[in-house]
Amino acid sequence: MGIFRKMHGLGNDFVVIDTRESPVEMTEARARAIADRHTGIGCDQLIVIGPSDRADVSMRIFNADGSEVAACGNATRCIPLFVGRDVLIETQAGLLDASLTDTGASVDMGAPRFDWAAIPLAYAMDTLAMPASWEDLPPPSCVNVGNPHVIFFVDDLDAVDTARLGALIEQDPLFPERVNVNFAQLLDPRNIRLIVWERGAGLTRACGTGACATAVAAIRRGLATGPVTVTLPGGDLVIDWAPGGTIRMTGPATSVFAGEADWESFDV
Ligand SMILES: N[C@@H](CCC[C@H](N)C(=O)O)C(=O)O
Repeated sequence: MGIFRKMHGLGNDFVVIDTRESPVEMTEARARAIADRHTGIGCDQLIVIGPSDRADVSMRIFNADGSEVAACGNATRCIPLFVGRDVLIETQAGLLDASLTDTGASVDMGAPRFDWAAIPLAYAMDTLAMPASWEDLPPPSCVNVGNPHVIFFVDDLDAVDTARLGALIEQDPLFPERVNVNFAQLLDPRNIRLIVWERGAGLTRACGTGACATAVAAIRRGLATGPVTVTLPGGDLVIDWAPGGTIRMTGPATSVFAGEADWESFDV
């Protein structure tokens, strides 16, 4: 039997497993079974905390579809709460410094990348005003903040069929590693509304890396100035970035309950 903790950042929910004392083998199939909301524990992402030679802890991230990915902003804010102190976290996207705040955590998410090959895209193009679009959506921007994001700035977010278009664009061959799809409405230079269709998880109540990528794209386009408050269905994140620098993300993190599970029972 193994212990897990159910946590969330603005309703983007996680099953967090600590493997520092006793290793747990994690496969794509097992992660998918644990994340299943009908037959498993249920979560948007499964988070595996482990030991690290380079940081206080390491963090692996599995989407609800079982795919392992490099970055998750909301889960990163949950780690200092889980560990009980400020932590340096080793991820596939680099070392991330996360500090506790009164309501959650503040994290240095590293520097964004804009080169088409780093997103990655299937072929070379400008990633700020992309010569590409889907149906009535305006030409988007792309940013990699440890994971790939495409961002559409729309006039009326409520008029966008985010579920249908998100699912379509996530799988477009332009994105060889698939993509997280952000639909954003600029309210003023300091405030953005955002809905995210996450790669491997679908519509979530919040996406921390989506908020980072969207704020960065808005600042690069000259539409916004940091710090930017990004309002998602689950609540607000504050994102600060200036060209040439790293991204600071600040927002809530919540621990809901602890549970016990037999990990082998999820193997089918
Ligand atoms: N919920 C996350 C992002 C999780 C990973 C993403 N779906 C991907 O596939 O890259 C966040 O808060 O950033």
